[in-house]
Amino acid sequence: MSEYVIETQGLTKYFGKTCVVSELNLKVPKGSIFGFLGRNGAGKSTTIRMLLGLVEPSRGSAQVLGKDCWNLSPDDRARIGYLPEGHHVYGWMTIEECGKFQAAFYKHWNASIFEAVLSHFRLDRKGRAGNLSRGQRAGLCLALVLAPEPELLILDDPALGLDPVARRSLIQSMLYVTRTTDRTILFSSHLLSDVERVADEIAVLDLGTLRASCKLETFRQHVRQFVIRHDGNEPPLPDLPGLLQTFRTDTETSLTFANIGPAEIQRIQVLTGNRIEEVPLSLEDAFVTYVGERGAKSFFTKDLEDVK
Ligand SMILES: Nc1ncnc2c1ncn2[C@@H]1O[C@H](COP(=O)(O)OP(=O)(O)OP(=O)(O)O)[C@@H](O)[C@H]1O
Repeated sequence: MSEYVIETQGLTKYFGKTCVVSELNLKVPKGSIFGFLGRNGAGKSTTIRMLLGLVEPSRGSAQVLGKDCWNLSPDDRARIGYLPEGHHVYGWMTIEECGKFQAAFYKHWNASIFEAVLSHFRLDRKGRAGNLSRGQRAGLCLALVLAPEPELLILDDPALGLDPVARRSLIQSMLYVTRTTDRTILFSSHLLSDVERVADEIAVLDLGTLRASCKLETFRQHVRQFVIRHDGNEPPLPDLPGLLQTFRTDTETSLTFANIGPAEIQRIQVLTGNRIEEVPLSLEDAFVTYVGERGAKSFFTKDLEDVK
């Protein structure tokens, strides 16, 4: 099999006349924890559903575990664990019964993983699934999806509704799964501090278009913020290439760039008399600026898409 567990070529989806996923070329390396990022409505769930053969692509193709996503056999599907948004459960079953019911669908079922995740989330095996809180339901669903030990885990917004402790359990489970075996996780999330803790690769989808797909570190190295301190007389700044955002106060101007080079930094240093200082950006700050309101979108595609 290729070094990628997921590969898409020009994957596109229209709902009616609206294009919600456009010409997506995605590569998810085997063994990675891959964060799939994008604002609400960016097209993440639709992409995930196409990868699982649940929604038919309008154009393009995708291979999952080396197989065409639209023709996955039951055996192929058994190698993929999918945690959909919403965390649906059969409410009338006890947690124990949910486990037995799910286990019957799989050749392989690791009961100790199931138990360990339930314990992490402090779930009472005799309790009814229908009585669980949103976060507890997410824990049960996670236990159900991890126990078959799938080669590829696809988690659609798994942290939604989880408290900080439960989110940490989720992260630990994700790390455990990929650290002990050659397994891959693709997950979507809006909680970028979690993504920062766990992901080694990310893709950024914006209005259905891939704006970046690279190592987490690469993304952070390419989106940088500088602060210029001044005494109220703001230094003149020419049109700077890659400038994503400017924020001014009476004594500071902060500039955020994508792909700024050493020559441009030196130019600003000269213009500002060296009163420039780089400030570290969290993934959340970098992401918000990157997919923010500034219009020059073609610039992003050109410079950060498929950076490896
Ligand atoms: N079955 C459908 N019919 C019509 N439009 C749809 C359908 N499913 C999704 N959409 C639209 O496609 C766009 C992308 O939706 P999608 O659920 O893929 O986004 P998302 O990135 O997962 O968003 P979120 O982060 O809010 O979950 C949205 O504008 C949504 O309204």
